[in-house]
Amino acid sequence: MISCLLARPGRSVVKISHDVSSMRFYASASKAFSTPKTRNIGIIAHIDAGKTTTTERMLYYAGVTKRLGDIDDGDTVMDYLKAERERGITINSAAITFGWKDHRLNLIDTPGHVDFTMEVERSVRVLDGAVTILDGVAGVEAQTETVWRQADRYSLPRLAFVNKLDRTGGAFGRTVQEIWKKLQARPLVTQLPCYYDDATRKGCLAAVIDVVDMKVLEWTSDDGHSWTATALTKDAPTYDEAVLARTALVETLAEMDEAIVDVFFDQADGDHMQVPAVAIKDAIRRVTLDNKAVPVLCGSAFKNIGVQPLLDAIVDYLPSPLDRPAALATINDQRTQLMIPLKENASLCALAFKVTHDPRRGPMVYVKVYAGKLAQRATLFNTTTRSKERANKLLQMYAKDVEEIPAIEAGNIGVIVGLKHTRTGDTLVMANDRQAVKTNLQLGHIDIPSPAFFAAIEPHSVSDEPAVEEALQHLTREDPSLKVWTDEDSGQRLISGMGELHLEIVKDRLINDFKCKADMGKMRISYRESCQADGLATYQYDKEILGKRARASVTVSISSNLDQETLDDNEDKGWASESGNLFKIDLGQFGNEENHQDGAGEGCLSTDEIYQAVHTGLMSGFARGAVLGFPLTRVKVRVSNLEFYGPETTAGAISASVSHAVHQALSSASPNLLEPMMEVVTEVHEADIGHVVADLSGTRRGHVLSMESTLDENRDLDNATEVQHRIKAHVPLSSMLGYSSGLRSLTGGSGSFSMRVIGYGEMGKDRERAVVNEMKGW
Ligand SMILES: Nc1nc2c(ncn2[C@@H]2O[C@H](COP(=O)(O)OP(=O)(O)OP(=O)(O)O)[C@@H](O)[C@H]2O)c(=O)[nH]1
Repeated sequence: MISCLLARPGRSVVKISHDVSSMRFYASASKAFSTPKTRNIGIIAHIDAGKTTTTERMLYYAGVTKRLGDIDDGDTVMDYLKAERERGITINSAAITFGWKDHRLNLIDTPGHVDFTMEVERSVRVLDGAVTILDGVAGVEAQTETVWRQADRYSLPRLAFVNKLDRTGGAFGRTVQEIWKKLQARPLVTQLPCYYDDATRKGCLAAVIDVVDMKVLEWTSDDGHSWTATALTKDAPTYDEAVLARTALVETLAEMDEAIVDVFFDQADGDHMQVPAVAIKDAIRRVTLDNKAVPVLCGSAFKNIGVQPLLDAIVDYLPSPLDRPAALATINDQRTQLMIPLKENASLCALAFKVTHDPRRGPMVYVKVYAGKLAQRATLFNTTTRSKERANKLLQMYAKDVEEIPAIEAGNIGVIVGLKHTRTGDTLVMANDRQAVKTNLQLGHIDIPSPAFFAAIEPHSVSDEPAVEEALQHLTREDPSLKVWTDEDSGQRLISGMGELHLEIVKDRLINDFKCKADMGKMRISYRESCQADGLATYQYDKEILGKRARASVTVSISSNLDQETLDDNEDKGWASESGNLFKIDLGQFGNEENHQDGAGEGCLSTDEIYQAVHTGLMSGFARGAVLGFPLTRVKVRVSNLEFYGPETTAGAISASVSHAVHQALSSASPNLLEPMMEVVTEVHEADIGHVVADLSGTRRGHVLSMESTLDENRDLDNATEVQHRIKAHVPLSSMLGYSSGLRSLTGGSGSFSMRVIGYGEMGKDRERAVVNEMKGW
């Protein structure tokens, strides 16, 4: 345990200026800061780690807000949706711009709950760096690992802030070890927590030691505005620990950075304490930008300790957009890859990464400009929807407040008002950029995970239907992980989402934000369907539409792919994969004259169009299983013997034939239901482990895969009760309903868990029958 006596006489105090008004940052900001002085930063972490509390402090110290927002009082700037304030959680990634030390910070506070992982994914891809907030008591929690991996995918340089060190059980050393062990990242300890040692306040967090500058940082006003940085003298009780930490920091940097080795020998005579702070900071910046290491800071956002140095570290260690690799785009329908270097005097290339609906302004599209300059009133072209759009107004966001700006430059994030059709994930270029329009330039799309739950949306009356429909359109445009469709049997409108909380929020927003008169039915699991045997069907399509006769015939064979043969196993034999299914379209006979009887197809449909029509039919066949109409997965389908007659046989007729043939083949192949299987990672104290394992493997029908303790040899025995055990299990989603409250009662509120869909498993005939009966209301 690090401790120090703060009341030491004769120390040299450096007073740091905290004039709030000088940091106020609104209208002039967008002009005053160049790209190298921009930081597009996300705050990512497990639920409740303190992301919003930390962000609120940042805004206060930067002068954006005049009072400290409090999660527990429901008055934060960042969590401004009613649903967020009521629940005390972040749902929407709020974006805010503010100034700090002559830099512009575009900050996005992301949600920590597993149901909103998509929201994190959307933000992470446009960020240049991230701050990971860790709960210093719980350490590296399960969802932190998930968001860390998301950030890994985009090679985002990161900082870690070990928060909540004011709480009993706060363990800085253990959390740093977990960064190494669980996140496989190299921690660079740049600060140490410092605790009171006197009788009345023993163990309370007093200050932070900066081991780079060798200073004690103390906060001297209740709101954390005033703070002092005092040189750490040799007689201070924490001096020796600070020397050890600085030595370790320089040694670690020397393993990764040659420049610091030169400074160490040439300027510091091989003495770790003589290495200038500025050289250490430069080395930290280099290894952080190269993703070789993660600087670690500490404090307590709630107690207003450590937030200003964290802001300094964002400026000092995280990248500007110019430090990041060029963005990757594709042209010619994703066949060719292209680099988009960040340049202002280049053709515009921007990505819409988020859409929200503002009742007054209409749709607000958040964009990151990767190249060029987006000017107000520009006529844009959306290469994803292939439509023209006009950017009526450009805004800079200060959470829910806004400032109108004339342009968004390359590397910056802003909001466009006036786009009618743009959705999350779309690429925007200038409408007069003929090359980009012609080649269909696209910045990579975001993978949307399969939805796990769905529910019926029931307007109170027929007259309420249009308003509900409009609200659903807004919601799905904002959030691509929501899907709305109509059940063919019941005619009900259904909506699916990532989890129970996700759909609960949709219901809340329909009623409270969009003022719709509607109910949401019971939440149900989004099953998948497959087959257990082989099936074969030849479908004859023969229809007269407006006096024209269209005829086609196609054969489909289907078999189960429960063994999950991969595309790699089959690719060389002409198989392709989509939505977890394998398919092969035998195009051989299309070129054969005798199959184009009566001259059909000749001059009407090209081979490409025929292939596309068959593909569309297959996808429509895959969308609806034969048991309850859930999408198909893990089937292997082959399409052959396509024949069609007469020029009246359109692509639509071919697609319909294929889709019907899939359905017929499936019906004869012993169709069955599959249920979503979850990988559940639960973290509990030692005392609760027995109940939690018994619950997972008994009542919840799970299969426990591993149990691992976060205990290590160097642990602090004082914190033994806080040692966590991590249980990994595979559990059917249907057994995980209400697990949050179940785990809370089993662990007295101390357990936490995260889960994700890992696939779909067979569920046994009895359970399948019960599900079918329930769904059909039998
Ligand atoms: N003791 C203590 N409590 C804290 C600290 N930081 C945050 N909290 C409390 O922890 C709880 C969660 O804080 P949030 O800031 O909402 O956490 P979050 O990570 O934004 O949570 P989500 O947005 O829901 O993922 C609140 O009750 C905060 O008051 C801290 O440094 N010390």
